[in-house]
Amino acid sequence: MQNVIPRQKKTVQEIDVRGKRVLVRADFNVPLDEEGAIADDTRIRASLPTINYLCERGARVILCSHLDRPKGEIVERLRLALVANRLSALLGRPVVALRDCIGPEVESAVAAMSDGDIVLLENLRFHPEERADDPSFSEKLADLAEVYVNDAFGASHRSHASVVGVPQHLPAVAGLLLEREVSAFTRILQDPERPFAAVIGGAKVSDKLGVLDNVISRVDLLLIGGGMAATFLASRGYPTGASHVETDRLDDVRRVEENAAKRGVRLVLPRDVVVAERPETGAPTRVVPATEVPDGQVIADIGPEAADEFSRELGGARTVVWNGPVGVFEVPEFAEGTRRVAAALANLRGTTVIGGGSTTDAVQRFGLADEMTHVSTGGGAALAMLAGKPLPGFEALDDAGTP
Ligand SMILES: Nc1ncnc2c1ncn2[C@@H]1O[C@H](COP(=O)(O)OP(=O)(O)OP(=O)(O)O)[C@@H](O)[C@H]1O
Ligand SMILES: O=C(O)[C@H](O)COP(=O)(O)O
Repeated sequence: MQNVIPRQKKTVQEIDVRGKRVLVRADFNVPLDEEGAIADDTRIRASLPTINYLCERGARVILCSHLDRPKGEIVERLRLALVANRLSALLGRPVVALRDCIGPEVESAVAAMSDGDIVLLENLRFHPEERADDPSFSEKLADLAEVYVNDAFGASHRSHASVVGVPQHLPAVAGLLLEREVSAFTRILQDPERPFAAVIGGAKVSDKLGVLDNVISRVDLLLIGGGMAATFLASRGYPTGASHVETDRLDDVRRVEENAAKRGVRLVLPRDVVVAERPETGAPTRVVPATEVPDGQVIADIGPEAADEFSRELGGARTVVWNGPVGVFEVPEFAEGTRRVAAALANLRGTTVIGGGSTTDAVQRFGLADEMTHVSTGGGAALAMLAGKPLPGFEALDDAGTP
């Protein structure tokens, strides 16, 4: 198979793994519900192709991941045994959960593995050395294996020990998920079929400035929604009621607008918006022109005319990247704009790439994830790619062609 990764990193398909101990960094950072059960196993499912690939070729698979943000100490409800159980059910193979990620017990469990066996190390963030990228911790993890595979796209923007430290000690290659994610983003950013449109929403401009600056130099059309629309509207001098305007970002927003004008990029703001006193369930709502947001009201969604316009504009695109819901989609009263954008992308005959945790969540809630070309498993990592930043975890891997 052709290596589709730009900058040509070596992939798991280019190495011999039979009989070898292979340490796979996965991103099993799944959301948990109030009872501590897995609320969404998308990230676990996304790791299956690489794990199956390795097992079928007789590797001894040593999986590792973080879960949530324990501060370098054991938190019982964040043990990875629950991930091991789900993974085992999905794979139809045993997955042995270990009680630590380094140390003598782990070493003997790994030494006892046979070809095709799978173990899952304990939550890496129970050790403070993981986030500190501690060299001796990396070495101990690396000592468990003969090959390192990074399949944790969602964590590859983190310079943590298991992401950037371990690959310094072992032959280090990309897993199938990492390869697919990096290719999807790189392909649309470097060589999109045109017209190329971006929909950028979400709560705040400040979270997305890097993305706005990067996409403006690549797209033909930029549609702005979400809470950040208020800052754009304020920068054009319109009243925004009680919406959160990032006054320290007005100059940045003007720069984005100027760049769009300079490059001939059409930047479209919602022409009408749904407003309420608070973006909460049961709050009385009104649709108003985006230029006339009343005092005391916040913008909580794009309005129906804006949704029509966004859908029409997106219908003419051949490539669309979407990051950030265009309204408070978690509340049914303010979900319609986001649902309309998702539907427009689902109907598109072209390439659609969805990046960002909430955006992915929205597309899944509307049952439209399967209609998209690529739905990313990454939050911060997807933002980094869209902002054109290198992913440290990807850069740390061996270049393709190296022996
Ligand atoms: N008009 C609005 N006012 C306030 N918040 C909004 C508005 N529109 C959308 N949001 C909120 O923005 C949040 C998502 O924005 P964010 O930028 O974090 O998306 P993402 O990049 O897809 O997700 P993540 O950061 O989880 O990876 C949602 O919780 C949504 O409710
Ligand atoms: O959920 C994510 O985006 C990744 O798993 C990274 O998690 P972190 O933001 O806690 O590093």
